[in-house]
Formats: sequence, structure tokens, C-alpha cells
Amino acid sequence: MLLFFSQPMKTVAVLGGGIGGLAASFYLCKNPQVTKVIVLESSSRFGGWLWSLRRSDGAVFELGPRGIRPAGAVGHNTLNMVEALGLDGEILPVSYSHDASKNRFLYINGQLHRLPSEMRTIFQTVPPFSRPLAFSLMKEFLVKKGKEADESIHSFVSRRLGKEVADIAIDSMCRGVFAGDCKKLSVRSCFPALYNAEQQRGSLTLGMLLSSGSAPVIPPGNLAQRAKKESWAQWSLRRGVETFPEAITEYLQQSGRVELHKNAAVKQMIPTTSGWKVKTEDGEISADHVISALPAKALSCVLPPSCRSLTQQLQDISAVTVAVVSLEYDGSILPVTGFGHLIPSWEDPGLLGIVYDSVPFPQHNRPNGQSTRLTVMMGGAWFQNVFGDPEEVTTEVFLTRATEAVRCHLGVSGAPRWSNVVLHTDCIPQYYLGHFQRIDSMRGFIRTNNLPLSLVGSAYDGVSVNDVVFSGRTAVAELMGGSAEAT
Ligand SMILES: Cc1cc2nc3c(=O)[nH]c(=O)nc-3n(C[C@H](O)[C@H](O)[C@H](O)COP(=O)(O)OP(=O)(O)OC[C@H]3O[C@@H](n4cnc5c(N)ncnc54)[C@H](O)[C@@H]3O)c2cc1C
Ligand SMILES: C=Cc1c2[nH]c(c1C)Cc1[nH]c(c(CCC(=O)O)c1C)Cc1[nH]c(c(C)c1CCC(=O)O)Cc1[nH]c(c(C)c1C=C)C2
Repeated sequence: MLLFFSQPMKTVAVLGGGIGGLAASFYLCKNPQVTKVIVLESSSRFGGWLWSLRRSDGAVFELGPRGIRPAGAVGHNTLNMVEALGLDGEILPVSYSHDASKNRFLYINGQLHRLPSEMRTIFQTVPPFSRPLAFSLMKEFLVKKGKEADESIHSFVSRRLGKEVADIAIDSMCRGVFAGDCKKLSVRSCFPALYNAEQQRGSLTLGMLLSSGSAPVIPPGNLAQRAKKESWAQWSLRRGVETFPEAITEYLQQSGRVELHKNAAVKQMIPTTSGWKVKTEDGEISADHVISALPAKALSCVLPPSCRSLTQQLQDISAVTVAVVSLEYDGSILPVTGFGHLIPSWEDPGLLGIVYDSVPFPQHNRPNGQSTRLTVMMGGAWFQNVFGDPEEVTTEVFLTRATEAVRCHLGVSGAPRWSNVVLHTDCIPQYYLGHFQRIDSMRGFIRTNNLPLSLVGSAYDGVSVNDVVFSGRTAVAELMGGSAEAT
């Protein structure tokens, strides 16, 4: 635990103005011990991957996250912040009974297959699976606990639920969350609930039924209670998810204690007797403490030579690149209704999945006339193999692949009335085998060397918006000498 703040009058520099950096600044700002917060963001906007393209006719296209989950401690925590920012009236909830929550598909061998979502279907043989899920779940009770400290998600699920579930469902799911390869990703770091269920209960089924007592408890505020009462599965905001970082930025500006700098790329961190000197392209600031909410590689490039072991471990946390193609079609063109579909890596490695954005959030469609908004996501862990060097690929390649996939998978032969292509370079960190040891070791180095530095953001403790917001809260709580629950 970091206990630097025995006396007030401290300056904290927050590096990176994505949702992690903004969340950390929000919590710092609420603490009277902190007198000044300086946020340094390299780009010309705050919010990082929370990025909503708002067209002049009112349509909204999410280029990054589109739905945030309300459940669990981290879900409550985000909703509590949303409520504190006065965004309650902007929320667009999607309930568990909505088609977008019940219907998710896999595209295999020329066909869309709906994934089982109701209890009764676990006793039926549902294609593309060759036997009922209940069969795997029953056998699962007899499988012994794994002995390794970490295991790939594919190996873990193959061992416990069978190779078919791993090859089809888990392969696709890892592409739909991490844009990653389940044979390389760590179960312990990517799905800690599954890992803990096996460790603590000896079975995933039992672990899911008897929830773990070690999860943090965050009291739900009014909004989180409403989410529970109304059974929300996910939520967005009327003017897009980017409204969230915009509201935090406004809150920070009004606090009078926060300096927000855009176009301020951090170039170098120099240790001083009282903290850090942080150099940007055209200036430098001094801070007693630094909260880094930078991508791991960006932090590794600015740390001093005395932090060599930290630098090395940060460089080992790689991230994948995703091409995001937004498409708008005239009319209601979908042959099915639901959240979207994923494509297993062995079916088409380059094409990750298609989100049917108009189904969960029709409020984001253009106001006049029927239209359908889709997002096609490509690349991820397979980017280099399929598309080559990200700097060399043209947007036409992605647009052609995306419209071809929509034609082939969804039977839509017409051309989109509008499209947009963005390439998100290194946007989702990959927690490969041994990630937990790397994180422990990095935090150990910081502790042992008494470095006034905290690590926040998607590179470390979870990639979802909720996880990243919570990592900001945890870092601030630890800095103040408490636990996240006590903040
Ligand atoms: C396509 C896509 C879809 C997603 N979908 C979902 C979803 O549906 N639900 C969900 O919960 N999550 C989703 N996520 C994940 C989630 O959006 C991210 O994990 C999260 O936004 C990461 O936040 P961050 O603050 O850690 O990082 P970032 O957003 O990467 O923020 C880091 C910031 O640091 C800045 N920076 C970089 N270098 C420097 C430097 N040298 N100096 C100063 N600043 C610097 C960057 O410009 C950036 O603003 C999705 C992500 C992507 C890419
Ligand atoms: C096709 C690629 C991707 C799609 N979404 C993402 C990628 C890479 C990114 C992403 N999606 C989710 C998260 C947050 C996870 C969390 O813990 O909240 C991230 C980073 C949510 C999500 N999306 C899908 C699943 C199974 C999840 C996990 C949470 C949940 O169950 O809601 C499935 C899914 N994602 C995409 C599609 C087309 C799809 C399934 C039909 C797009």
C-alpha cells in the first residue's frame, strides 16, 4: 500500500486522458488532500477509445466501446460515477429480456447459429455444437483442479468443458472481448472468475452458483439500484458513450483544481527528490506523484533508465490492432435480430465479428427514415497475418472486406448509404500467460523502490470500461492509504 500523503498540498500528474486517466483524476479531485491535478494527454481530445462519431443529422456511431455492463461491483462503481456526473437522464438501458441480450450468433460454415441463452436449451443439442451443454457441465464436476499457476483459456476450457466448447464458443468469445487468441490468452488474468471458481470450488458450475466472497463490494447508488430492478444487461448514453469522458472533463474543469492539457505528449519522466519532473514536447511540470494511465508501451518509452526492469516488463504487454468499419444501410435489412455475430478464428481469422448496433440502440439511428447501423470489426491478433503492416493497408481494403462480409453473412446485397473506416492501432492489451506474475513483479518493483508511481488502465487489471474506471479508483484509494471500497 502506498502511503505518501501524510500531509496535504500535493500535486499529482495523471498521464493519459483516456477513461482510466479521467477516472483517476475524478477520484483525486474528490480528495481534499490533493491540491492540484495535472492531466497530460497526447492527442487533441480526451476519452481515448471512448469515441462516438456524431453525424450532423443526429446519428451516432460508436468507434470504440458501445455497451457497458451494469452488473457487479465494477459495474455499480461506474454507474455511481455516471450518477454523480448527472448523466442519469442520458442513459439508454438494454434489459436482459431485449433481443440484443438474448440473441448472439456465431457465423459458421455459411450459416448464423444462435447461441443458447435460456436454461432449457442447455439440455438440447443446439448446432453448431454436437451435444447438449448440460453433458459438458455434468462431466465438469469430475475434472480435477489444474496444477499450473496459469493456463491458456483454450486449454482450461478444453480440460473442463471439452475441446468443442473451447474451439467454437471460447475461441469466438475471446475475439469478441479481447480481439485475441484464446490459445495465447491467460485464463487467470482474462477470466479471473473462471480461474477462481476452479481454484476455490473445484468446478465452474459450483463456482458460478456459489459466488466468491472475495469480490469487492461497492454499494449501489440510485442508478445502479435502478439497473438491478429493471434488469439492465448493458447501457449506453443518448449522445454516445463519449458523453461519459466529456462529462468527467467538464467536472474536472469546474473543480478549479485540475489542469487539463491536450496535445501534451509525455516525452520523459525524471525522478527528483520530491517526486518527478515530467517533460512534454514544449514544457515540463513537477509532481509529487504520477498516475500513469498510458498504454504500457507508451509508459515504457518515458521511464528513466533506473526503472529498466519495469520498462522491460511493460514492453512485454502487447496490444492488438483492430479495424472498425461503421456501415449505415437504408431500411431494416437484418435477417435476424440480436446483438451481433462472431466468427471463430478457424472460419475466417481476419474477420472478428459484426455488431448490429441498431438493435440495442435504435435511438442512435438517424432520426428520419428507417436505417440499420452495423459495425464490422477486423484484425486483432490475426491482423499482421491477414492484412500485413497496419501502416500499409488502405481503408478501401477494410471497407471492401466489411461490405462483402455483410453481403455474405447477412444476405444484404445493396451498398451502404454511408460508411466510415478507422484503424485502432494497439487498442486492446493482450493478457498472455504469466500476465499476473508480470503485474505482481511490476508493482513489487514500484513498492520496493518507493517510486511515487501508480499504474492505471487497460494494460493491467481488465480491459472493460468498468475495469479501467475501477483501476483509477483503486490507484487513488491506495495512494490515500485506503482500499477502493473505502474511497
Ligand atoms: C473497438 C473497441 C471496442 C471496445 N468495446 C468495449 C465494450 O463494448 N465494452 C467495454 O467495456 N469496453 C470495450 N472496449 C475496451 C475499452 O474501451 C478500453 O479498454 C478502455 O477504453 C481503455 O481505456 P484506457 O484509459 O486504459 O486507455 P486509452 O483509452 O488507450 O487511453 C490512454 C490515453 O493515453 C494517451 N497517450 C498515449 N501516449 C501518450 C503520451 N506519451 N503522453 C500522453 N498521453 C498519451 C492516448 O492518446 C489515450 O488518450 C473496447 C475497445 C475497443 C478498442
Ligand atoms: C468482434 C470484436 C469485438 C466486439 N467487441 C469487442 C471486440 C474486440 C470489445 C469488447 N466487447 C465487450 C468488451 C467488454 C468486456 C466486459 O467485461 O464487459 C470488450 C472489450 C463486451 C462483450 N462483447 C461480447 C461479449 C461476449 C462481451 C463480454 C460481456 C458480455 O457478455 O456482454 C460479444 C461480442 N462482441 C462483439 C460482437 C459482434 C459480439 C457478439 C455477438 C464485438
